[in-house]
Amino acid sequence: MKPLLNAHEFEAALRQIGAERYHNLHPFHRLLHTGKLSKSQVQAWALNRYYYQSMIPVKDSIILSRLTTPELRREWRRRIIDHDGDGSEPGGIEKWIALGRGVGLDEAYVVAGKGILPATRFAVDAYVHFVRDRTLLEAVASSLTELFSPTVISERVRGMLEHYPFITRDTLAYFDKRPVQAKQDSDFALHYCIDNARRPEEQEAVLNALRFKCDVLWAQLDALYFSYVEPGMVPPGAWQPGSGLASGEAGR
Ligand SMILES: O=C(O)c1cc(C(=O)O)c2c(n1)C(=O)C(=O)c1cc(C(=O)O)[nH]c1-2
Repeated sequence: MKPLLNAHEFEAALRQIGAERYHNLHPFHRLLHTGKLSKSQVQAWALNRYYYQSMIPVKDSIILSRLTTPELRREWRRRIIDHDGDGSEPGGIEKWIALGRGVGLDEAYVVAGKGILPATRFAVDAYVHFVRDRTLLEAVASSLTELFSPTVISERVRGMLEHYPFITRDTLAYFDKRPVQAKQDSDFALHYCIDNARRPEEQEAVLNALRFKCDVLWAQLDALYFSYVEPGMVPPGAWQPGSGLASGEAGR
């Protein structure tokens, strides 16, 4: 039987998982952030990642429905507003659509989600099902990858602005607010997990939920790499470079 970790040890174990498994380490991100991808490959990333973005408020709505106090629901509701907007300011989903347009994709094509890779759909749907089917503690814990996202986001924004002539600050506006939102969200989730994982097996379940979520992120980048970098095996029905582009945009 594993011993119960104190709060400090437990947090260190969570951060160790990020250090070993977070998607900043994935070869596709290395290429994206260092300017090694073609415009088509960046389009493939934007198109597929839209599906992740679009399902985040769905998974947060499931978690919201499982929370039993007004304080917890208030906290979690903010995540949904961050992505959906409140009717006055655009939310994250609208900004991701703008990112897709900014890299030359046709908006209707992006929103329809038809050309996404099967593995993107399977990974993202697995995340939604996870928060529905597992304990509330595991559902909350699965969002803890956001502990590590501020670093990868700043690296991405800096790298993409530096290396790709077709990328502007406006195109990447989605990321402007994310580091602050992610810190607020992950601070809350971390303290929730520390307070509510009181037995060794609950701590292990939290650690496994974070490992699972790292796999969800990693698998999406594996799919992009195999389909659009090498060996370049695009599954039937998935987006082909040069298609789904905004009018006036030449394929590259
Ligand atoms: O750009 C990134 O690398 C990145 C990573 C993650 C993450 O670690 O799950 C999220 C986001 N972005 C993000 O924008 C976002 O809204 C988000 C929500 C969640 C979540 O699990 O609830 N993760 C992430």
